[in-house]
Amino acid sequence: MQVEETEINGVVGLTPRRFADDRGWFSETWNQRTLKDAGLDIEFVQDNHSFSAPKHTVRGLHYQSPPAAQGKLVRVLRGEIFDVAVDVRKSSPTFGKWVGMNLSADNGKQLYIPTGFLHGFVTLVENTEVAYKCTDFYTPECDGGVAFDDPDLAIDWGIPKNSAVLSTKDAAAPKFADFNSPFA
Ligand SMILES: Cc1cn([C@H]2C[C@H](O)[C@@H](COP(=O)(O)OP(=O)(O)O[C@H]3O[C@H](C)C(=O)[C@H](O)[C@H]3O)O2)c(=O)[nH]c1=O
Repeated sequence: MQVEETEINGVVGLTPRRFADDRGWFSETWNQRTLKDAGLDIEFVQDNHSFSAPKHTVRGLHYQSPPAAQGKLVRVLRGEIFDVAVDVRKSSPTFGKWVGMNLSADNGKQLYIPTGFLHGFVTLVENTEVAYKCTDFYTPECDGGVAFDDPDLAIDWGIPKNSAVLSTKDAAAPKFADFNSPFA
């Protein structure tokens, strides 16, 4: 498995090996021992799968606060996304900074995002399916969000202005300036 550090400590790209033959390919998309050998000793408890029909669907920026903070291992089953993590660990030297990575069914890349981050993605093609493993259970009372297009975060989503397809919740998400991070 290839491990790709990013500019933010703790957020890493992972590309599992694909064994190709005349039929196609095989890949271990998640192996707890392989991740532990790569220094990622993580216990996942929930798998999520979302389907986004429109191109430029944005899901995020979301987090769950402690005691239900979630680490996520994100991958794309169909289509392509630009996956974004924003560091909101108050003690982090990269607090408020973001990193993004193109994940697609073709490149097989995954992004590991530890607890203490806002997470969101934009789909780059129609009918995109995203699957991600979480380190804690869905806990609505701990669920929170920040506006994906917040000017202080200044995330470059790579899509035309006003083209994002959002949920009602995400369209009304608070600004980063009004966000009080629950992460140390
Ligand atoms: C996240 C989640 C949602 N739900 C229910 C709650 C809603 O009735 C429905 C849709 O939820 P939501 O609109 O929050 O789904 P997304 O906009 O895809 O949210 C996700 O998007 C970004 C990318 C994330 O990283 C989070 O995992 C998550 O916030 O599924 C559940 O039953 N369990 C869950 O774990």
